[in-house]
Amino acid sequence: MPVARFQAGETVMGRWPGSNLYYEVKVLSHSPESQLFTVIYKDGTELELKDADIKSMTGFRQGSVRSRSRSRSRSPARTRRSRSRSPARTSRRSSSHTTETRRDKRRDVLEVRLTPVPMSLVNNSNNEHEKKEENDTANKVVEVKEEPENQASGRYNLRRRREQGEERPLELKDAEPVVSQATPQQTSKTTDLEFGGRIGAFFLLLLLPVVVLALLILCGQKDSSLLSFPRMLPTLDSLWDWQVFGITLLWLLFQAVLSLLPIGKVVNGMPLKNGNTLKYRINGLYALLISAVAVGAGVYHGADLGYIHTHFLQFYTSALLISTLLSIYLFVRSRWASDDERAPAGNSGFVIYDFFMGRELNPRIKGFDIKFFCEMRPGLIGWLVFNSAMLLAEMKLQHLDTPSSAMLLVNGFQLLWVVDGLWHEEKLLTMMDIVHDGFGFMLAFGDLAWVPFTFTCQSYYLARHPSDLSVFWIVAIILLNAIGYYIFRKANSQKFAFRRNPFDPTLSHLKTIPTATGKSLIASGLWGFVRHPNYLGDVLMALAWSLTCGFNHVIPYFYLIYLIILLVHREARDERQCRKKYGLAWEQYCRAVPYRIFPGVY
Ligand SMILES: NC(=O)C1=CN([C@@H]2O[C@H](COP(=O)(O)OP(=O)(O)OC[C@H]3O[C@@H](n4cnc5c(N)ncnc54)[C@H](OP(=O)(O)O)[C@@H]3O)[C@@H](O)[C@H]2O)C=CC1
Ligand SMILES: CC(C)CCC[C@@H](C)[C@H]1CC=C2C3=C(CC[C@@]21C)[C@@]1(C)CC[C@H](O)C(C)(C)[C@@H]1CC3
Repeated sequence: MPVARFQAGETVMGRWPGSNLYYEVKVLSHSPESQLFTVIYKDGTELELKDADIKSMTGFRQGSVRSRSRSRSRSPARTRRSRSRSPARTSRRSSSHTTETRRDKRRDVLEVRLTPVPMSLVNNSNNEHEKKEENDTANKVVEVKEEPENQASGRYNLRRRREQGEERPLELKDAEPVVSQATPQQTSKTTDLEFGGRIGAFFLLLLLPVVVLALLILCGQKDSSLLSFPRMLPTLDSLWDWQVFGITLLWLLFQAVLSLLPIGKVVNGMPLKNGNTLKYRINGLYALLISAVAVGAGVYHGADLGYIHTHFLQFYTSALLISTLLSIYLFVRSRWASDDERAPAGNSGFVIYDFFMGRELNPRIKGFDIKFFCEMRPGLIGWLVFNSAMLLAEMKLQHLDTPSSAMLLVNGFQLLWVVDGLWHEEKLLTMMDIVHDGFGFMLAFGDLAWVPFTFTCQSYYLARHPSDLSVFWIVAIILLNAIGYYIFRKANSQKFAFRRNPFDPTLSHLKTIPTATGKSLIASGLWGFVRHPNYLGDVLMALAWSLTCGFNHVIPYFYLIYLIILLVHREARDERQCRKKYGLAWEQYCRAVPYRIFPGVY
């Protein structure tokens, strides 16, 4: 019979279920039958762990001493900040300090607090978490039952806590920070391939540009039915115009200059792998205002915005070429990017996949952040300029004195969406696209070509296709957009405010589920209705936009269809990351809030 590697009473490092985090634990016993060790965490949580999930203390010591002394010399404010971070983010922050050696850089040293996953939901009221009353029927939807044995996974066995009465939510715990070390999987090589892996990325690379071209061709012709797709493809000549290319370059340059203007505040982004943070200037709204004045002045002085409508295809091919060249540049320059600068998602070693996903996380030329710029500026603001051009084109083509109500609604709704995005520009810095995804073809093409040319599908369609909306439909569509916007904004703002300060008095009514990382999950209100209420709100708005075009063709519903596919896929990606990050607490949340995006859909 094999001898157990660790003896009862020994202090070792045990992996927290569902994560790569290791905590200090004491071995209580070992079962020769199941080959599992029963271990106890500092706070009294008992778990059964496999041999492979336990490491001896020796391997952790060096990092422990270094990291602790570093954390002591840190200012209290910095320490406080680090405590509210997810393990992934914390790992980036502390993994390798610029002054440390290369060898140290390769070792991810994490600082985490020892906190168990409590078995109940807690209320956020009075600035402290309280245990949820057991007979609270009003909040049944968020009630969480005790974890049945072996439910989490075959590898971990969460036992009943020995002293349930002592169970306290994690934010109030004052446990000594312990140091854990990432497992060897946490190297910079991407092993979990997304988007169908190499083959998927290859097909998307070819397919996406063609899809946009087909959409534009169908949208722009009189009969937009899918069956009337022209047999003759447009000639290369008709797709290219040097003047249009020049205007597109000028637009990009103009937006780049605006983004560099020393107006607006400068904020820190999320901590990177090496502990540094990048600075970002937040001046998107100013850029929008100045752009609006510049375009308005141009029109006043005789510039013909109708030119955009008549050359829409050529504008698209220019944007396609620029985004492809930009992706090639990004791919080449990423050869010199250090390990710290590489994106977790785009470094598989497969050229096509990495080209598509992007190898470098935040490519910058001096202080100019190319990804942040592309995400929020040329495409989003360009979209509004395109919408205005379509509005003028509609009046011209359909001989109207004023734009149709459908066109006004689309312009108004989308203006609201873009202004909202720029108003909350800073929040983008915490999103998956900035924190996790590299900047490669997907985002370069997405930001510069996909956004301005597919998000405009309703206004481009309406320019040629009259849509007579009755008062009933106008009211219904406005209501739908308002409800969607309310859900979208409230959910996003609530989450952002909660992440910034979980004890925010305005959020005290919310029920939350504490997690082992020091962060909690909101589990009531909108976040207790579905797991991604912000996605739901976005979809409702997209539906409202498409409905303005009536029911004659499916083409103006393209954005809605894209958004649903994107968000369903995004939800799955986020779900995987959260499961990894939060382990059992995430499973609790999923049981408490079973619907993903749409109520009734698991
Ligand atoms: N129109 C378009 O093309 C697109 C629009 N969007 C919109 O952008 C917005 C932001 O989307 P996105 O960044 O993808 O996703 P979310 O804003 O939904 O962010 C997901 C993250 O939120 C945190 N979280 C999840 N559940 C909870 C909870 N219950 N309580 C507290 N925190 C939670 C987790 O991060 P952590 O715990 O680490 O904080 C999770 O990783 C959405 O409104 C979406 O509709 C997005 C993509 C495309
Ligand atoms: C080419 C592909 C099929 C998909 C490309 C996807 C990208 C275009 C989008 C992925 C997520 C996005 C978001 C915004 C723009 C579009 C992309 C980049 C966003 C910044 C727009 C402004 C919003 O207010 C937002 C909520 C901040 C958006 C966040 C996601």
